Amino acid sequence: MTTLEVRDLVKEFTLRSGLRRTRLRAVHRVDFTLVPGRTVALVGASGSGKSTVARMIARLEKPTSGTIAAVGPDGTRIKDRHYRDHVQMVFQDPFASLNPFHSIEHHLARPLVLHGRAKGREQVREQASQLLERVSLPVELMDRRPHELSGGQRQRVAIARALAPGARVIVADEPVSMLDVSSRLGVLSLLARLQREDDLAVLYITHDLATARHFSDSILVMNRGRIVERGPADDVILTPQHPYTQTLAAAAPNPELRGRLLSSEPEPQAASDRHHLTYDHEAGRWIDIDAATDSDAAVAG
Ligand SMILES: Nc1ncnc2c1ncn2[C@@H]1O[C@H](COP(=O)(O)OP(=O)(O)OP(=O)(O)O)[C@@H](O)[C@H]1O
Repeated sequence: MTTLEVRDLVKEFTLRSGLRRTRLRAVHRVDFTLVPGRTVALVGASGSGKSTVARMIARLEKPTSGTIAAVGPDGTRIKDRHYRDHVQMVFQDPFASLNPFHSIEHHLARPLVLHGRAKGREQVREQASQLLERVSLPVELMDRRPHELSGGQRQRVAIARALAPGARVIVADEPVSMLDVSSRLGVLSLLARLQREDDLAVLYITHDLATARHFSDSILVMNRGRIVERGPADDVILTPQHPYTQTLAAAAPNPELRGRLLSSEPEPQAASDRHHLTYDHEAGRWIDIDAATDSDAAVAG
């Protein structure tokens, strides 16, 4: 059980144009905590600073100031050299994040060995098979290369790879935005199942308010580097307080969110409350999130 504490996080970039230099504050005084068994969505328009937060958590960028600490169950901060055993990323692009020259087995074996989870060919292969099963992929995919898999299958491999070190905190940066819609909801449902099974702490970064509401417990809304609103997912989406959140919700291509915002309709009760739609831009149609299961398109899609 690991908690991730983000405190007073700031990131500034220096931009050069000819001889001129300017400072861009991409992230400004961001604070939040990820706790086991809970998903927090970080939402905001393009350029609001979401990926910069993710990249700092993944240690791909150094914060200008502030701290990011993984904290163990006994309350002590996890040492830097063990940070990646606990905190792992799933990136947006499953095509770029897997090496085309290596087999699926290699992608899973490497973190298993590097993080001391398995040794010896047999044990590694056995654990890699188990990881594939956990993400609802057939073990026969083990010897294939990434280009022989669909986008959804590749993202499942990326999730299995994130689990391989035994990570307890997963940061998923737009994990489904490059997938077709059938794979998209299956992959989000898979993340939700793994989160429940392993008591993971998850940061789900997205610009899609409908899936943020459906797949998270609470939502942080980011605008121009700052968290401008935070709270339980339903409250933030259905009764947004900050004008920026209201604008995001009003612009969402989702009749349920937009309709609720513009009308004084009472909140729906339990069952219907979980019935959400999201818009598939490529297919040009509405999709029922509740109809998706985590094994959807796992094999074919
Ligand atoms: N390496 C960098 N150098 C300079 N500016 C950067 C760098 N990385 C990000 N930025 C700037 O920081 C701001 C926040 O970018 P970021 O990618 O974090 O936003 P985002 O909310 O994740 O957007 P998107 O959803 O489009 O990925 C943007 O203005 C971006 O241009």
